[in-house]
Amino acid sequence: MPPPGLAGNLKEFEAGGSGDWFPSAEIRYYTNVFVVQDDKILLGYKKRGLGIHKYNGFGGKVEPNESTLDAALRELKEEAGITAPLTHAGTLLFVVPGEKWAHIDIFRAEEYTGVVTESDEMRPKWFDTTDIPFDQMWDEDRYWLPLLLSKQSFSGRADFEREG
Ligand SMILES: Nc1nc2c([nH]c(=O)n2[C@H]2C[C@H](O)[C@@H](COP(=O)(O)OP(=O)(O)OP(=O)(O)O)O2)c(=O)[nH]1
Repeated sequence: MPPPGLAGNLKEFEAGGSGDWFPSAEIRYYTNVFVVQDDKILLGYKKRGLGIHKYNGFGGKVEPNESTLDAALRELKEEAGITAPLTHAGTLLFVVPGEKWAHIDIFRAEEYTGVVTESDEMRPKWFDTTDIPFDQMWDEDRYWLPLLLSKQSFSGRADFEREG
């Protein structure tokens, strides 16, 4: 399956990739939710697991037989203690050699219900949208988070080299 949102001649991709692209692999599905209110954005400091010690939206793996939207709502509740009407903002594909590809559906919310609460996994914190801590986030977030903030739909792919 070609990466969603990437139109055009995908013959190379369907053939398994070549040249500078890593070959295709099994895909794992994730979600990520950003709550934006006026000039503030809610991020979570990841306390354990993938992306530890980085700020990110709230999210995780989509479980079998669960829709992406249901997974996003579940993770937002588990990790930040809140519920929110979600709008799909964009889709990203992250590729690391030797690992399953990560397909991430990103959602935006402009209101929420409940009380923002720290969880075992995330410590929530509000930031000014003009002062987002990109140096403490995943490297490529700086490219697409501005699109989420300006409500422009996006799709993209990032190829990482293995750390070290
Ligand atoms: N912003 C951003 N988020 C990313 C990147 N790569 C990546 O996996 N993520 C997100 C997707 C998920 O929201 C989160 C990783 O999910 P997770 O491993 O914590 O999943 P989980 O909560 O189901 O984990 P667990 O309960 O099994 O520990 O990190 C990236 O490059 N940028």
